[in-house]
Amino acid sequence: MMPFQTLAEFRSLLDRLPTPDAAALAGAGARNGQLTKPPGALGRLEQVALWLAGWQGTDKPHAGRPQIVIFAGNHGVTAQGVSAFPPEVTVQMVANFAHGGAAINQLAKAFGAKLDVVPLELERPTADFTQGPAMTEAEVVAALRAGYGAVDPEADLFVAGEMGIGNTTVAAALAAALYGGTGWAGRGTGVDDAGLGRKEAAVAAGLARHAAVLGDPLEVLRCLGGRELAAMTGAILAARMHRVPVILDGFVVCAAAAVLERSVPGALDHCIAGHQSAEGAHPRLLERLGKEPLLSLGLRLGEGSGAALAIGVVQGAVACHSGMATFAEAGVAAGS
Ligand SMILES: O=C(O)c1ccc[n+]([C@@H]2O[C@H](COP(=O)([O-])O)[C@@H](O)[C@H]2O)c1
Ligand SMILES: Cc1cc2nc[nH]c2cc1C
Repeated sequence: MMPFQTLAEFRSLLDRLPTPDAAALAGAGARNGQLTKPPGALGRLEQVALWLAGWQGTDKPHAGRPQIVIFAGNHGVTAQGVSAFPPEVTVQMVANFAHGGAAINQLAKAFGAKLDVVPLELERPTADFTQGPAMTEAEVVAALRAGYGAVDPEADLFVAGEMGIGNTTVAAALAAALYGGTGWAGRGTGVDDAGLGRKEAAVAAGLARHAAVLGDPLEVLRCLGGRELAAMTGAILAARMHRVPVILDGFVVCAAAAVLERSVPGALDHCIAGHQSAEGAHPRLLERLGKEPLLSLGLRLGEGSGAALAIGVVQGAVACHSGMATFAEAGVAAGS
């Protein structure tokens, strides 16, 4: 059931976020302490297994049924010359996803993830945020709802990915609006120095035009965001309400997630950072979110690709936590 019809109802969901299951967390922690390894020897894998246990509400977490959803949107701000590729590529890549030809199709297959694709009114780009609000209230609510409804409550893990020519400029505008400062624009699909200058100018123009709403994260999303970003904001909230753990992808996904974090600190406690993207400001955004990335492979693709790779790390953590013998079971002497 869709728990909101309006932006006001979406806001009120943020007041009742579920928290992790303390008993499951304690049970998993106790089990972790008995497994046949020196304490802490599996490094972050141990924290990942406990994080999963808390959100899944079991001391034996599972990761065999991950869901990846790719949200696609088009952006009026592409009129400012902010991407190395033309906007038609968004719909063309959606067709490529449908035919199984994109990187994310291969990664989803490799890690046994269900892959869904949600195109958001691609024939109707958002308005150019340097000229006016990107979306009306009805439009942003429709996108939030599309994202919220796309999450499978039965999934073990959720990954939001995106496709949208121009959306690294949109993400930079969101980051700048939510956290302040400059220098949030990066190379995206590979713009040259002049293109980077146009991105920075577009972000500055957007912030100046929408100065009145900068204190309200959901209004920031409406005025400076995009449909696929709003859908990801809705999806990440849905995952929280269903207690499905989330692996965050790159700069664009983290900007959409930041809308929740700036609305309610701790709203992303059910999320881990899958990777650090090569987009210049991603490390800075991760720092603002308080997230340490699992991987750093120089990816700058989007599509949820870095998070999809991190599913493998999470599955490794689960396999060890759930499958290893305890010292007592294996007859191995415990340390002092
Ligand atoms: O999320 C990232 O870290 C990321 C970094 C660079 C590029 N992208 C992808 O590239 C597209 C946006 O790039 P651009 O140059 O058109 O703004 C969009 O489809 C994103 O999925 C994504
Ligand atoms: C080809 C192409 C594929 C992508 N996948 C995500 N963003 C993309 C941008 C381009 C340009």
